[in-house]
Amino acid sequence: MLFSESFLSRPRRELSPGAYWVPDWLSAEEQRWIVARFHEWGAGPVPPRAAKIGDHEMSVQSLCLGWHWRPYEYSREATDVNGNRVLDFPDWMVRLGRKAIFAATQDQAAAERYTPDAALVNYYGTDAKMGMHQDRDEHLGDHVVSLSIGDTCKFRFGNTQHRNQPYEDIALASGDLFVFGGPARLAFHGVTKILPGTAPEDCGLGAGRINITMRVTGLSD
Ligand SMILES: O=C(O)CCC(=O)C(=O)O
Ligand SMILES: [Fe+2]
Repeated sequence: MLFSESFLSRPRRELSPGAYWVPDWLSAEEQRWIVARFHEWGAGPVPPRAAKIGDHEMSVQSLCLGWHWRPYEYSREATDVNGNRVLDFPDWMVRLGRKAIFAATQDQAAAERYTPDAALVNYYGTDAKMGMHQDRDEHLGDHVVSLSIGDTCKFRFGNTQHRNQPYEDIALASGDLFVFGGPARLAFHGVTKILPGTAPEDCGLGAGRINITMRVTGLSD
């Protein structure tokens, strides 16, 4: 719609100290470009897979860049998939991560310092979810940068103590940026629902949802 007022209802917001939501951060063109990269990564050395937590298969399909994540550690090789080394972390994604930190925090020094070295790329089909968890396999406390493309999801962002209330449910839509760090770095969070058919036509993804989280592992070879 021309001159839509939607930005008024979805302003940039700090949910709790250190947790920032920036709606409509990626343009449609940027989203389509990232979706094209997503398809290339999927044809790469390590195919997307549902990670196993004990005997339980997660409902999201995920692949990794830079470092491979499996519950609950990082390695260069995807030892629980096919043993291949994962793709390098792309330079453009470091630049995008820095832009994201600035957009969220307005802290130029923090943005310039930010050097993510691992990304988890998750694909959610319409029935996929992600249970409440902390991102705690990184050895440094740098921010996590999260990008969403495709169908809107219900994202639950909670507290650092446990999975239960208090938490807040927000609708993360295609193009939205979410950043958490500082006092919110170890907050429990999860995806409770995908809202099928909500992906905008011009985002490049017909169905389902892609989420990319960039992280700083603190690891070296
Ligand atoms: O899909 C999301 O928005 C969250 C993903 C997430 O929490 C994770 O990959 O650790
Ligand atoms: Fe997470």
